[in-house]
Amino acid sequence: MTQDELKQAVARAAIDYVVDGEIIGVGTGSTANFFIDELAKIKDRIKGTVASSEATAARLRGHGIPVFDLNEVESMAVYIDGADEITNSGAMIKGGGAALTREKIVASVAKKFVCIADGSKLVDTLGKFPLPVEVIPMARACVMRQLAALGGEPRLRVKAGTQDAYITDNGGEIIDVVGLSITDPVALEEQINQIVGVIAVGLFAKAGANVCLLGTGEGVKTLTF
Ligand SMILES: O=C[C@H](O)[C@H](O)[C@H](O)COP(=O)(O)O
Repeated sequence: MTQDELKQAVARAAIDYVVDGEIIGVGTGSTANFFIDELAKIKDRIKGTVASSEATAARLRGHGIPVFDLNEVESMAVYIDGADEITNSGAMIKGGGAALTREKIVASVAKKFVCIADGSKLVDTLGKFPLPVEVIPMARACVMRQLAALGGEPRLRVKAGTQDAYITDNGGEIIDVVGLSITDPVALEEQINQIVGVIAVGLFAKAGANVCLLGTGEGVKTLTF
């Protein structure tokens, strides 16, 4: 199976976690996009969604799926999203698509986080994928110095084909930290959260996934944490 076929398989499997009549939190990225396309087929069963990015909101609306502002929503049964890396204990790196802050916010309201990922995302130790950190633009340089002191190599994410900083849906910039071996994800998440100027770090460890639907050549495996 191709990587896209594995992503489609987990997106289909995630429909079993959709709760009828409820609001569903929806992630961002290529795997989440497959999920949105599956969700469209059963859209009449749900009340609506909360989106973790402008891109996801546009895709949901394109399918005629209602998108609520998070401020109008008190509870959410489930949040369904991809990951860049996930461990056997449900800790994740996210933010390859720059949506980490809204993803973390929406996920924090949901009762359950269901991660959908192809098998290549499962790792023993997080950090081979560069760790995204969203920052307030004026704090970019001082945050980069503090991230370097943690042992990684911070790089400013730029818009493809330019030298200009990539700007997120929140007006922030993204620093990708290369070369970390994250043996204690909860501690590192707390440490980076303490740096003034950081909006959010793409480590989802303190509140990681509750379930991971992992696409493999032998079918979709369900990991629970
Ligand atoms: O910001 C983007 C998100 O965290 C994505 O969930 C993550 O990058 C995985 O994306 P994909 O499903 O495209 O591999």
